[in-house]
Amino acid sequence: MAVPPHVSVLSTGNLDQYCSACAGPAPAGGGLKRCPKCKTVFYCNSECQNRDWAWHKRECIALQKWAATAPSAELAIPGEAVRCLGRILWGSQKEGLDSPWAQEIRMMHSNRSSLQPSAFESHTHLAHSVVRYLGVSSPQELEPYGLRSAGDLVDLISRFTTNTFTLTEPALTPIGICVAPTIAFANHSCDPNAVIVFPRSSSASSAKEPLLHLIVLRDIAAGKEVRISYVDTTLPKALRQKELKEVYGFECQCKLCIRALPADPREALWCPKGCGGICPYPTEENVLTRCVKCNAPISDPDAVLDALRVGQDALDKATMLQLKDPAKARQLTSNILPILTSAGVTPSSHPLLAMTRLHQELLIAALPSELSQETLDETIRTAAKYSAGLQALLPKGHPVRAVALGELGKLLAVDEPSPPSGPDVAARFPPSGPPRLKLAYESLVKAREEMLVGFGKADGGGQLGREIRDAVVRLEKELGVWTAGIRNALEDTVAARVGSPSK
Ligand SMILES: C[S@@+](CC[C@H](N)C(=O)[O-])C[C@H]1O[C@@H](n2cnc3c(N)ncnc32)[C@H](O)[C@@H]1O
Repeated sequence: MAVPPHVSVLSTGNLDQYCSACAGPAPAGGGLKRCPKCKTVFYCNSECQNRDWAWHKRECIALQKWAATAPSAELAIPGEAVRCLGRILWGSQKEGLDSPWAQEIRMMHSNRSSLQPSAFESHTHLAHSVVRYLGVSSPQELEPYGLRSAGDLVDLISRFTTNTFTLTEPALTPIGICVAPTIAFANHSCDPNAVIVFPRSSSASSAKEPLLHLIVLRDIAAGKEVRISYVDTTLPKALRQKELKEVYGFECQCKLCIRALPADPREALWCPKGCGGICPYPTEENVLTRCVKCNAPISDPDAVLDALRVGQDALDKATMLQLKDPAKARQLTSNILPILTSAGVTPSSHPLLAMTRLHQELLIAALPSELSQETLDETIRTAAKYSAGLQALLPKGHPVRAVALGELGKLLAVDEPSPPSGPDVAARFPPSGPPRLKLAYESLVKAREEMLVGFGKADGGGQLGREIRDAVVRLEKELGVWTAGIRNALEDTVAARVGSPSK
């Protein structure tokens, strides 16, 4: 099922990187074209600009006024939530307050009556910003937008917060937010049977993008509910529950939340005896923990608790530093990853999995400027660990798992800057030469299979699935050349032997 969102906006940092109409990236070789009036939004071309004009017309004036009264250059553009709410309110007027469009927005679920205290402040702040953005000075002036009181505005903000989807690139990088009332009917499960993706199809022209796809991951029996996940399901239960309570106002009762597992792979240590089993994390209340398979106890639970505390702290810091000071963030992840690993934390566990992913992102960002064999190999090892961690948590075909496998395959396919040699080379990971290409090929083939599930088979796994298919074809040719080269060399050797006079 694919639907265009009622409204979508880019996050502020992405406004000059993606088109504000179709959400496509800046075309290669030529930049995006900026709106000459507000100088804030950008488009692929005049077609996208014309298409968006009905939405941007009033936004354009509001953006100019906002910038003129902003206290500093950093605050010259309102945040994505304010801009999205602006589009919803102007859109309701444009389409008509009684139009199906506006009614569908009003029908979205509101949690106003059960608002968490933690949400009051952010909702009030957002309400003030929206009022400033619309340029209204009294509650009466909100009436033309269908809001009869300040309470109605709070209600709209609650509906907006509860029903917003993250707008992503085909490879799942978040680039903004959107509101799609029909899909917002889907309830949550931490073990979802469906996902939301933006795969960008080849058949639909960019005039129809962005298109939100609801993809079913497994067969759903008639009468059973389609459920998506509102939170990152690789996180441990306590973190998932916290976010679900704070943002969506409910306590999750899905099977992953209520069924007591002997050990959750999101919070597990390897068996200290190395039997291959796992042990649940120790806690402050219950430090004694044993392998669920062989019953061996963890010898130093306090050291594990310390490592987990240090790991979470470093993850928070490195995430904050990721954009501002990536070198420092990478130093942090490089230092802390071995601490978590040597404490026995499994690759699928928190915060190791999240930190491995961050480390991979930091390494990939640095690769173009420091493409050495050492950095490339470290990036591949990190990508392999991240992918292995995800495979223990997410079902086959989950888009997050498929993208991670694709990343690993692409990294393995990068030309080696200085392939290692020596006696121990065969035992190293990642391998070098043809075995590396073979592994790249296998990873990309698996990634493509999973993308056909997670991003939809009908369209070849979306833009990413098509890119991976092309990479597979290129590698097939390359491997064919290698294989042919080896076969020719072998044939030459045999021919030389046969041809040489016997002694
Ligand atoms: C995006 S709406 C989902 C659709 C909503 N149930 C409706 O009827 O319109 C999100 C809200 O639905 C409710 N909800 C979604 N999943 C839930 C679940 N697993 N358990 C309890 N409430 C849930 C919560 O109130 C949440 O804030």
